[in-house]
Amino acid sequence: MKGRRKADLQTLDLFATAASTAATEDGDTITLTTADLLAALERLADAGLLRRLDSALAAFVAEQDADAEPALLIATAVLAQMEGRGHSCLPLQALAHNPNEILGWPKDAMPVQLSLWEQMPSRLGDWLQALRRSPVVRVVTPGEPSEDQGQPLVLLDGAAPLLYMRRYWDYERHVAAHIAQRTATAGTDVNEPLVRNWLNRLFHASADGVDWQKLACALALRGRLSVITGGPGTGKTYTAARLLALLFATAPDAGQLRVALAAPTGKAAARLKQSIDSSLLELKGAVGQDLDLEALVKRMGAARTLHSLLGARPDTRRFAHHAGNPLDVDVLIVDEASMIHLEMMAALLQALPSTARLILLGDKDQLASVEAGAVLGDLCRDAQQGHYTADTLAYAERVAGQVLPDSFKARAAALPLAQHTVMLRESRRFGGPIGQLALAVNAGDAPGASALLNAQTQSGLNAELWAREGGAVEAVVRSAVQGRGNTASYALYTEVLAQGRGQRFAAEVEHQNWVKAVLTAFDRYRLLCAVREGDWGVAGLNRAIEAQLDQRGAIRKDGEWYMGRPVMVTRNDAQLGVFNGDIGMALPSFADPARLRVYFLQGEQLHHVSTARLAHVETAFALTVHKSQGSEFEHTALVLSRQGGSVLSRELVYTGITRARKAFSLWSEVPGLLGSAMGSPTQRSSGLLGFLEGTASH
Ligand SMILES: Nc1ncnc2c1ncn2[C@@H]1O[C@H](COP(=O)(O)OP(=O)(O)OP(=O)(O)O)[C@@H](O)[C@H]1O
Repeated sequence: MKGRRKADLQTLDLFATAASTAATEDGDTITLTTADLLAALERLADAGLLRRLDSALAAFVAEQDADAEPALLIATAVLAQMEGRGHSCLPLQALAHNPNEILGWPKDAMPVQLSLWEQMPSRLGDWLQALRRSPVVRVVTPGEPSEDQGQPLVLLDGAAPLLYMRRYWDYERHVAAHIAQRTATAGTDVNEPLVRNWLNRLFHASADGVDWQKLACALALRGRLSVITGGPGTGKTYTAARLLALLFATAPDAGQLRVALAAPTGKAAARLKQSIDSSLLELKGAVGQDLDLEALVKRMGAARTLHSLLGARPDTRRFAHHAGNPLDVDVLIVDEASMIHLEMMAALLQALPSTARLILLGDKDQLASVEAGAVLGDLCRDAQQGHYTADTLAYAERVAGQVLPDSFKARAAALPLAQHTVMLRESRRFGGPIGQLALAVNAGDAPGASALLNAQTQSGLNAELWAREGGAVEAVVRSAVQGRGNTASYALYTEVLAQGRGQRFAAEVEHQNWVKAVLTAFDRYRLLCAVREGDWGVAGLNRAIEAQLDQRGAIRKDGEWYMGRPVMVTRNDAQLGVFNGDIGMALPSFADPARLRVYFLQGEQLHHVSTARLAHVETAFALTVHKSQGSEFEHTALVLSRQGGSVLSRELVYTGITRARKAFSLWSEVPGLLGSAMGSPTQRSSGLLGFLEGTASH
């Protein structure tokens, strides 16, 4: 594939069929017609530099606007391509002046890119004119009215102009408007003495430094949105549980307060519920008879996926809950918020009554969703520095007894949103090498990360961290099946699986216990890949592990479904009760051991579905890092492939490492992939903060 693309790129003449040339002082240039440019876009799609969808969108624009200029058509195709890479808009300044930064095409595509850009305007003003002139583009200048004629593209004109597909522009401005409304503190009345008293009961006096958790609870009371970010184990759910207790203790209508818990995946939702419940019950001593925590836990019910909370309907983007049919909640806690994409955030905010409190928990440094938007990352732009206003700082001192160092004061205009955002900084779980590695990766400290990995690897097979760069993929497979030292691997799963082979369980409960044991054993270890394709990708490793287990007699792979096949669900199916990201396993059923059913562990409960009804699943010995978000494993092995390209980012490596609880292994196809991934932090273009900056105060 790679070879083919190279050959194509070297011989690719984008304008081979261009009709006319005109003499200029600099030599001949081509006067492009719409047909020439559309043909060039098709060739770019042939060479894999654009998707078919991207060139098709440009062709659609050309159909709508017979006078469309080449600059409009290329901007449209690039915008579509960027949306596919997770951006919500196209920054036109960069497109005009630094196209290679925007396009992200491989080095060998440079001649093609240059030949294309020779035909494009050299000044940003000319690009903008080409867009402004077209009837397919709605030109919006902040603060001025603009007529909506259903144009498919939106140009947000101004100092840093952005081109949007209409849908994403709508989502962004709606999200921004909801956030602005939710973070307005005017008129919020907090019963300060009561809150201060309860905060002191819920948090022990902190020995040194700022108690960010206590601060987060205090700030959350001031508006209708609270953003609590932090790395793994920094106590996000611990804090959210205290915030709930605080709300119950201080809200005038506490008896009626309706609380809901949600997360983007079923697994993350189940973890949230478990963790909130246990954190709340731990508070019994602190609250005594004053709060009935058990009743509170019962009233909250189960945590749900966002899709199920909003009422997803098959084959439509619409949800049952929206502004006209809002959710019936007063407090909504959403965990793993980094996985929420722009469209989902817009749907969530619209469905939430304006009086309800939204508490977003997540790690801003994790990978954003595959879909467009990096909403949590955008919302947390100021989280590290705080940017708290004098008013916020005075409130924090009065109510939470927290005096923040000067470095957290707002320097210039501060976003109201920043006054509702707190970053938790101390990890309670990750003090050791895994935590240190995650910190080094986040800071882009490649020498530090390498030194740590080398020192740990040399200390033996049982070390918390271990790495191998270069070598054969067979070693990855062997390690997954046998383990390194005595760290977790699939060895335990195969052992427990074997205990049930050919067994006729006397009682259903025995069968259930065995099924739970297999699922739990399987969940202790996971291989995470950067890419899907190739020997070092998900597909290749799943095949290789199946073959290896088959050869060892641990599984008998005689078809697609076999006893012990682990699968990940890839599409929500509310009717079957399974959701994107759920992991299940094909095992003999109790009633008919000759039949396989797929078992899922949902909290403590087993749920099973017939294999025939599960159409959208993939084998799950190896997963992409993206799909692993919201899960943790005792031992996580991260596999970096040289085919990773721009997928190998700092956030990908950080997310992979932070999925590991006790042991982390790194397998790199060739040396250097970790360093280059760490040097590539992801930047997603978005106008969300621009919209919010309109609300900044000085
Ligand atoms: N202030 C604290 N004092 C004592 N223990 C704490 C404190 N904060 C958190 N913990 C403990 O640290 C552990 C991790 O906390 P928690 O699960 O809330 O972190 P998290 O940020 O939600 O983690 P994750 O990223 O895995 O969701 C829990 O066992 C929790 O009880």
